Amino acid sequence: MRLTLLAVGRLRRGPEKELIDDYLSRFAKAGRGLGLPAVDLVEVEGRPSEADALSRAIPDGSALAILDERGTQMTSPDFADLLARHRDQARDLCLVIGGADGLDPAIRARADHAISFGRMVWPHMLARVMLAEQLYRAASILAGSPYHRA
Ligand SMILES: C[S@@+](CC[C@H](N)C(=O)[O-])C[C@H]1O[C@@H](n2cnc3c(N)ncnc32)[C@H](O)[C@@H]1O
Repeated sequence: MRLTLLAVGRLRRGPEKELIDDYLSRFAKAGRGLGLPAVDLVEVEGRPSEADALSRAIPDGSALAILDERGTQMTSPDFADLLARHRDQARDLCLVIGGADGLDPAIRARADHAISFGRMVWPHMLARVMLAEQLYRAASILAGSPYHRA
């Protein structure tokens, strides 16, 4: 299984990048014993067309999960199950976060899953931090570690 986090724009040094790097490296460590791969972070430039850049960067054969406020509001254990299902079926998964204009309808139309962090719209960088944290939380849930307490 390959796990890709695809996002528009290059992340510069700063508190969001530190958090994302920290959660993704924790995820990589926790995932090792669970058969989950490290996340491959792919950043694309949105010019001239965000939709084209994203479409080209989605790995062939990957299931596509878009992050979208209109999507399904999942619990953290639901998200952990989604990852575990893809792992167990050896199916690649690509998680996509849109840029300032959101995700193009063509990308929405081909999504296998649409995941919402609530009905409010979050800034791109916060959505990235939240997704990185949820990946680590999902690995902790699958590992039965006490990080997730609900
Ligand atoms: C600044 S938002 C884009 C807002 C855009 N104006 C729109 O209306 O779709 C950037 C990206 O963050 C992600 N995002 C923002 N809020 C979200 C939410 N509540 N749930 C899931 N993803 C979200 C989405 O991938 C979105 O494309």
